[in-house]
Amino acid sequence: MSKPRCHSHALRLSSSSSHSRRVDFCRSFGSDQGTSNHKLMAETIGEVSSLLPSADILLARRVQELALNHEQPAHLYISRNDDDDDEPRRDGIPSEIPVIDLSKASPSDTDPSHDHRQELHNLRSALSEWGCFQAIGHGVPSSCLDEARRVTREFFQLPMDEKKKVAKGVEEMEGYGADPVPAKGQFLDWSDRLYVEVFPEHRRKPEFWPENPPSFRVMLEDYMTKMRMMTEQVSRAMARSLDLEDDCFLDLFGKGALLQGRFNYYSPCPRPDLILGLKPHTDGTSFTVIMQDAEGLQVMRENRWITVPTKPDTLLVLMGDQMEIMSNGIFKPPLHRVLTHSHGDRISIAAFYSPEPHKEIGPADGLINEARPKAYKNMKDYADIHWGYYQKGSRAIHEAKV
Ligand SMILES: O=C(O)CCC(=O)C(=O)O
Ligand SMILES: [Fe+2]
Repeated sequence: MSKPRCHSHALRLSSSSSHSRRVDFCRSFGSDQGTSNHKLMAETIGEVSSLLPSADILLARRVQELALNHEQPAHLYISRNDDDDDEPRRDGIPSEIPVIDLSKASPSDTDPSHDHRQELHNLRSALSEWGCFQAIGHGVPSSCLDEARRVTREFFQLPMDEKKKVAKGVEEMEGYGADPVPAKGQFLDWSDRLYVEVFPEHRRKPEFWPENPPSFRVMLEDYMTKMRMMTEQVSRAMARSLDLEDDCFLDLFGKGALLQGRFNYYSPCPRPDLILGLKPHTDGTSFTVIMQDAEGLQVMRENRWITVPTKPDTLLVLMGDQMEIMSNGIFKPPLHRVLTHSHGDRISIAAFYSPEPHKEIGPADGLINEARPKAYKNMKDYADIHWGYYQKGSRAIHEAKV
C-alpha cells in the first residue's frame, strides 16, 4: 500500500476484545475513567465478535447509507463510554479556547505596536497551553467560508452513485469514502469524507475532484488558495511569537509544503452515547485549519473535553505533531475528537498543512539552548511514521524524541 502523507490520523487501539480495547484507550490518554454500561455491552460484543462483520466489510459501505436506512451501528463503531466524559469543572482551569486576531499577530510593521506584541504573546501562550486557537482577522472572506460550507453540503447530499464517481479504493487515501482499513480490532468512525491533495499543484489527482456540484472545483481551488495564504500568515506569526525569523518555519516546511483538504460529513447517529464521529487523535501535520458548520469537535485540556464553539467567521488552528518537533516541544498538539448527534448532521473542512515530503525537519535552531536542549531528532517523513502507529492505534511522537 502506498503510504499516505501528512493527514490527520485518528488513534485507535487494537486488542483482543472491545473491553480491553476500552481499557487501553483510557490508559493511553492518561485517563483512569472507568467503564460501566459500555463494559457490559463491549464484553458481550467481544464474545460474539468472531461472528460479526469485519472492518473491511463494514467500510465497504458509507455511514451515510447506514444512517439513511436507520440501520443499527455495527460493533466496530462502538468506541465511546457513557462515563467517558468531562472531568468535573475545576476552578481556575480555563474552559474557553483562546481567540487570536491574526491581523494583529501578523508581522507587518518594523516597529511593532503594543497590540501586536500583546497578540504575539497571546498566540504563544495559546499554543503552549492549548495547542490550538480560534482565529479571527484571518483574511478569509465570509463569502468564501459560506460558499465552502454550502457546496460541501451540496456534495454530500448528492445521490450515492454520484458521489461514488470520486470514490477511493479501500486501501487508498485519496477520494470519497472512509480511511483505509485499520489494524484488527480498531474502532471505526461514524463519518464519511472526501480527501484530496491540493498543493503543490503537481500532486493533484483530478479523478478525485468532484465535477458535481458544478461549483465544487472552483470552491476547492478558491478555499484552499485562501487556506494557503492563511497557513503562511500563521507560520510567520508563530515564528515571531518565539522570537525567530519570520520565515523560519516556512523554510523548515519547504517550498513544496503540502496542503490537503479533508471534507468530513457526520451523519446523525442513533447512539451518540456510544459512538464517536472521529476518535481521539492528534494530527500528523505541521498544523491543521478547521471550519465547522455545527458543534461536535472537542479538544482536550487538562483531562477535560472542551467543545469548540461554532462561530461563522472563526477558524480553528490546531497544532499537529510536526509543530511539536519544530518548536522543540513548546507547542503541544491537542488530542481532539468529534461527537455524534442523534438529530442533525455536521460538516467540517480540515486543511492539513505539512512539510514537503522527504524534507528533513527538526527543532528550529533558535529554540535550542542550555535551558531547553534539543528534545527531538531531525527526521524525514514523520507523517509516514505517524501513519504506521495510527494504524495500530497509538501516537508516534516518542519516535521523534531524543
Ligand atoms: O471534524 C472536525 O471538526 C475535525 C476533523 C479532524 O480532526 C480531522 O479530520 O483530523
Ligand atoms: Fe484531526
